[in-house]
Amino acid sequence: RRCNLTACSSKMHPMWQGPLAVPGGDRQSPIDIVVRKSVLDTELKPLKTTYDPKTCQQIWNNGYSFLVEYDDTTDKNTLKGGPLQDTFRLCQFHFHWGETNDWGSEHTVDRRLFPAELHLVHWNADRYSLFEEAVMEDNGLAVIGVFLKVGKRHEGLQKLVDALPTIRHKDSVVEFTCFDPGCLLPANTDDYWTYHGSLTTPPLTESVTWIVMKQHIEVSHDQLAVFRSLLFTSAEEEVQKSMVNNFRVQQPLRGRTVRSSFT
Ligand SMILES: O=C(O)Cc1ccc(OCc2ccccc2)cc1
Ligand SMILES: [Zn+2]
Repeated sequence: RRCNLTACSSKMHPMWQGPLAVPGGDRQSPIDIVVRKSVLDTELKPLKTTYDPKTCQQIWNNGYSFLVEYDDTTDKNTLKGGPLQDTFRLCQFHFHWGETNDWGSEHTVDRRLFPAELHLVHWNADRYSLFEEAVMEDNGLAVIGVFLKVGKRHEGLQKLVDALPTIRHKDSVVEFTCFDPGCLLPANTDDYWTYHGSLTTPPLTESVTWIVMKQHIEVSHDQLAVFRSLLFTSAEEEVQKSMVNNFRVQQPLRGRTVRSSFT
């Protein structure tokens, strides 16, 4: 069992951009976060993350992004607090990026684009027993979004970057152990925006409490260039397509309020 994007990536064109028809899609993601329209919620607590690097299992190319997957059969990797009432378990993290450093993120802040965005995907283990169940429920998932900027080299990321050439093609998997996803979080995780949205890849279900960090992390130009050396296509396909611009177009807010944990 894998908690991943496979269930849908094989059927879909990797570069769908148009908003797929989602019945009653009034809480779709990603969105532009308009800072001056976000509402301070003093009830929002600090995020509490507990991650165990030893539960890291594999890294693989699913034809849309690359996923680092964790053993989510126990409560070893949890996310609590923030806007959440329940305990959520990390099942995987992945990124979205552009073909140049000028764009690539899914969310924007006052229309500002970042070269990439990290998503740490967690599911509600208090209410559901499997990720696949939780993904269909309106309080099933909590995804932490972290913006990436190009700057100094991210030492913790390098182990992951070094593994990418071994999973260049779609559906390639390699064992990947001992990686602390906490090293990818910004120093300050108390300042974030949160809103109710959806998966940004099919099935686009409206099951996500988004928690978007205000503070970004920095990675080097060269590290990001290795992301772009991945391919959307599998080894046997004759035309190879580089894995870039794997982000969804922004979706209408439809009257939602974005709350902030800070002023
Ligand atoms: O892009 C994001 O981070 C949101 C997102 C989170 C989880 C996700 O999983 C897709 C999936 C759905 C059902 C079964 C297996 C995998 C798809 C998208
Ligand atoms: Zn994502």
